[in-house]
Amino acid sequence: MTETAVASSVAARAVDARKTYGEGDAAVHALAGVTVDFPAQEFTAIMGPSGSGKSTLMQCVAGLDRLTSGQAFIGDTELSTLSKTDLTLLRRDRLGFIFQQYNLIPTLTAEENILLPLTLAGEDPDREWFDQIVRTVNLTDRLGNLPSQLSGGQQQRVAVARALVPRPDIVFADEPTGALDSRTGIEILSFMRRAVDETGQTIVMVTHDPHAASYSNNVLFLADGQIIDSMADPTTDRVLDRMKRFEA
Ligand SMILES: Nc1ncnc2c1ncn2[C@@H]1O[C@H](COP(=O)(O)OP(=O)(O)OP(=O)(O)O)[C@@H](O)[C@H]1O
Repeated sequence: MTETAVASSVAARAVDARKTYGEGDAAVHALAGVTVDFPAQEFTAIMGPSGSGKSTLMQCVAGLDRLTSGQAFIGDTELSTLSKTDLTLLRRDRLGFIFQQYNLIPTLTAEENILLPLTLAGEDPDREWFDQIVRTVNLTDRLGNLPSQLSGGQQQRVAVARALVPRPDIVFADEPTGALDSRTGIEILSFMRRAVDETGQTIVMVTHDPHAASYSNNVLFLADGQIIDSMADPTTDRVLDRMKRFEA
């Protein structure tokens, strides 16, 4: 019983995850043995210096890249056991993605972009949920616009809505506010926070920004491909302070 309860509260995990690029003297150990649980219905931030392995960890746990050794799980599914096709289907059906570059389809309207994951999966949208998300990200009167007719902040709001509308098990976000001005960034982060608090969404976000990290429940700090620390209930100041100590 207890084991089941524990297992079901973990949305994703890595176990002794290693990723090596290149060979011999040229080998880079982007992940050097990472073991971590990403709790369901929580917002986890991954921080660390440039090159510390943040994106690699996210990409391997999200099934966008394969580990050299160790295991990555989405729920109870170990990703290395899946064929390429099953991995693609798992990403499509169970995961949502938000990247720094919005990756919208230029020839589709905002509404069509938001609904694309469901369209590809041949599923009908839950209209009430769609409307609620579109209202929350303040896009109701922009749904007919093409990406080129939207500001950067609006485009990222489309990308956030696209990630959340299918109610994925986990949303993976890589520097989601990196290209936005700080006010728009705060809007996006507040919305992500609300998605966790109000709808039980699970979010894993890579960021360099201590303020962005302060929206999370827990920050993981990476250095040289390993998790060297974590911080629950972070504030911007505490994260900044922790970062300064790494650099010292
Ligand atoms: N495809 C690749 N081929 C070779 N080396 C790679 C590749 N991808 C990443 N690396 C190396 O792996 C290490 C970790 O990279 P990663 O992108 O995960 O770091 P990061 O913490 O996300 O960095 P940043 O904050 O700069 O985006 C780096 O040393 C990087 O140069």
